[in-house]
Amino acid sequence: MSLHIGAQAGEIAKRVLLPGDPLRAKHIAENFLEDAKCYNEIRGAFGYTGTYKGVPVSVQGTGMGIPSISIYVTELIREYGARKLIRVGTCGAMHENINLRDIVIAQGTTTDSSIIRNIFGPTINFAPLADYELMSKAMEVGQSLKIPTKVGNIVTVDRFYDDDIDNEKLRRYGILAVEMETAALYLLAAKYRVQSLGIFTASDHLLTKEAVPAEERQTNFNDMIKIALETIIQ
Ligand SMILES: Nc1nc(Cl)c2ncn([C@@H]3O[C@H](CO)[C@@H](O)[C@H]3O)c2n1
Repeated sequence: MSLHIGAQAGEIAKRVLLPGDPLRAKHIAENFLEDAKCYNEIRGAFGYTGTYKGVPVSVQGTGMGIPSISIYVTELIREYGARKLIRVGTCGAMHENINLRDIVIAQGTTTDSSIIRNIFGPTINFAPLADYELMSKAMEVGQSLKIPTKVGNIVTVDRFYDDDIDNEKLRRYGILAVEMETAALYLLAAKYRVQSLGIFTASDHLLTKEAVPAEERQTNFNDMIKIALETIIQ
């Protein structure tokens, strides 16, 4: 057992999907994995291990924000040997090239978090990037399934409610979407030399102010899960 995950050694696969919402972890386990067994309920951060096309895959709810995902990702890697981690979540579209319901793949991450400065100091702005093999596979799967996927730089923010951020400047520099976890996933993957990817459904649009109705979010979400699973089992 690790401090925040109640699994025994060997109960978690080296391939792990990471939704923020623990109920999404339950949905993925129940609808996409065979013989899924729950290995964690501590703090409601549900975690399950099953198989997809015969390959062991786990799914772990990470909660919202960099501090929370950093706890789970660090313990999954250090204590349970996770080696391929794919965050599957929602994002807010910020760019005119992104449509509501598009699937966005984070090629790299920009962030207002202090995590990079805390590690590298004030002069080195380390760039947390996607694993190229996972990213290119996810793009290929999206194309083969005819699911519109967009790839580029995204911003990971610490505050959902932020009256000061200059979204227009970020958009001008090509930031496609906003979310709250992926920069930490990519930074930790680089630290521990494992593979990671962030893939999201655009559930809100900051330019058009549209939002996907709650009842429709599941459909988009399922497309993204298909891409993530086909990618992670390679
Ligand atoms: N800042 C922010 N903004 C928008 Cl428009 C979002 N849309 C989805 N998320 C994700 O959903 C949760 C917040 O609702 C976070 O986990 C975050 O990653 C968003 N986070």
